[in-house]
Amino acid sequence: MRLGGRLAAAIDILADLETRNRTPAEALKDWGYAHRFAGSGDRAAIGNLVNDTLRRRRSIAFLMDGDTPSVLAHGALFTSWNVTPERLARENEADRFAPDPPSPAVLSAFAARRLADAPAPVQADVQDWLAPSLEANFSDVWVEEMRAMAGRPPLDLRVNRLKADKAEILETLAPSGARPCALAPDGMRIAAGEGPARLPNVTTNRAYAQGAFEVQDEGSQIAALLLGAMAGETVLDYCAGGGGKTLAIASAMGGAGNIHAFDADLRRLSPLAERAGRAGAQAVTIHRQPGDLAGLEGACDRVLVDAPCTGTGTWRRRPDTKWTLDRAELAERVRQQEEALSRASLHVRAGGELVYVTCSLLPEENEAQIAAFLEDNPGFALASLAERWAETFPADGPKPLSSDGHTVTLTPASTGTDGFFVASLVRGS
Ligand SMILES: C[S@@+](CC[C@H](N)C(=O)[O-])C[C@H]1O[C@@H](n2cnc3c(N)ncnc32)[C@H](O)[C@@H]1O
Repeated sequence: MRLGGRLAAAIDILADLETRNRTPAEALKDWGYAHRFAGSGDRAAIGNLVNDTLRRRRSIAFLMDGDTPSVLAHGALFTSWNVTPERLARENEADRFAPDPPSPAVLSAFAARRLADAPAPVQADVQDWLAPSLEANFSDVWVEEMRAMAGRPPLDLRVNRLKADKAEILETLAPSGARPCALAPDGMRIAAGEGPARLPNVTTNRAYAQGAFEVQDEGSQIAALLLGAMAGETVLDYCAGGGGKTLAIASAMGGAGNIHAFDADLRRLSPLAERAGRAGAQAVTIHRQPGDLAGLEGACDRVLVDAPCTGTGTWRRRPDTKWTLDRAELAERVRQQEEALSRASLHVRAGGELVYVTCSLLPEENEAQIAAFLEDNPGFALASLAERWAETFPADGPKPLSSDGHTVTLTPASTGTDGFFVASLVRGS
């Protein structure tokens, strides 16, 4: 397919997303089934254009003075793909699959408008109601932070120490462009690429099937390491989900100790047994019912609460959720976090540690959540993660943010990762 056909496909998918309640990945998959002539390069390019449009939807609408799927997708080509209106017109001239060009009014708006003249939430590509929370978190750099959150994410991988050696896996994946991550010691990164660039499907690699590496954002790897789990300890991963962090913890503990994985949602937990088997993570015990944890009350050296959250830190990967998030969802997540923290805290031994993680950058889910927990649980105190950071990550690497010098905030702009918040709470002895 030529650029015009790919652009037309992206417009169809964006229109479909406006009328039906589903994810871009689902819409792209359906489009692929209905257009079997399209190759994997076409599907990747169309997916890139759909997601690039969603990432910068609001700033593009301002620059183009319009927000139809066609105007937005054209705007994404002009702003994110370095395709000028003149070049597109030339390329589409003889392409019968190309969509109609934008109107002269749209093109003249694009020629005349400057993003610096737009209100801050438009420059930041976020909904208005979120601006005060983001500004409270990042003060005068909040727009810059959100601009970085509107970029494309890389593909990050984590070498499984239980099965493999990083240097060997790096060599195996070098043809795919894998390089060591800047911070996570077992992390490897494949850069996002530009325009139609396609990321390799590393999960078809034999080393992946053998459990030598996992796909995991570097921020998630860092959050798991900030738990500080050591060989021989008893650890509870209370919101284990599919086990991304459980397996990172197992790798960090080198197979020595006990890792208990629990999740309130059995469906989410279901891939973990197979994944743990592939990773050789024998220290992992999966608990499917809350009652199974009874014997662990007050018995764990460390408890991780990787809490359900709005996912504002992962907007690069799920840009559609940036526009659907509302106050009711935020309130529901805050309630779930409170419940998970409160229940999980019962399992921390005296002198043990409760580590709270979200992939959100909203203070309501982070600093305010921790403050409320500490008020209700005077037996716990906030500990600083600064020393653990210095011991775990290279001194010359990117620096995280911190609102209080104790907690850690990761962002695309500061650490080059997804957005994460990590706080450590120690139980008095
Ligand atoms: C951010 S996800 C976990 C991701 C996972 N740790 C990983 O690294 O792949 C949050 C999880 O918390 C679970 N959850 C929500 N409320 C819970 C509760 N009260 N107790 C335990 N798990 C809960 C959800 O089912 C969801 O799987």
